[in-house]
Amino acid sequence: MTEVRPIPDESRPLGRTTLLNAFRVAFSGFAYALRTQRNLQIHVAIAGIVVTAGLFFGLNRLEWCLIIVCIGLTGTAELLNTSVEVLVDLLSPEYHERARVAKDVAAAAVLCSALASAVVGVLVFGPRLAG
Ligand SMILES: Nc1ncnc2c1ncn2[C@@H]1O[C@H](COP(=O)(O)OP(=O)(O)OP(=O)(O)O)[C@@H](O)[C@H]1O
Repeated sequence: MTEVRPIPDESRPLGRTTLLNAFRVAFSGFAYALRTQRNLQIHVAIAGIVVTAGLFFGLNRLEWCLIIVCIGLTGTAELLNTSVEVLVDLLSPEYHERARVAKDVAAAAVLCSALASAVVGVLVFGPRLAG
């Protein structure tokens, strides 16, 4: 007979163990995406280069805010894209038009954030590299 587990009380505030577990699963998800997604590896490498360049050029507070938001936004889009890909592969391993749209739209979200980040990068570093 299948064991029936009690449903967790979701109204209960997060205790220490639960909070730690939330971080643990999040890091595990990030590690999976980093291990399997070449695009995320490229994003992380570019983020490292941008942060190094920022330190070299001595960005001001506002510029750092923009750079950090762009890195976070692009990384988040890539992680959600990975999540959509895994879900679509699970739910629709066969070709399906709506599966295609789901994956393409998720990929478009990555493109959108990457383009916005590229524009910010040009605006922040362009004048310094030119001058
Ligand atoms: N089940 C499916 N049904 C219809 N089209 C699909 C399906 N799976 C993938 N596709 C199409 O193929 C494209 C590439 O899908 P894939 O899963 O290889 O993603 P990817 O963008 O190459 O991801 P990765 O970063 O893992 O290489 C999708 O954007 C979509 O257009």
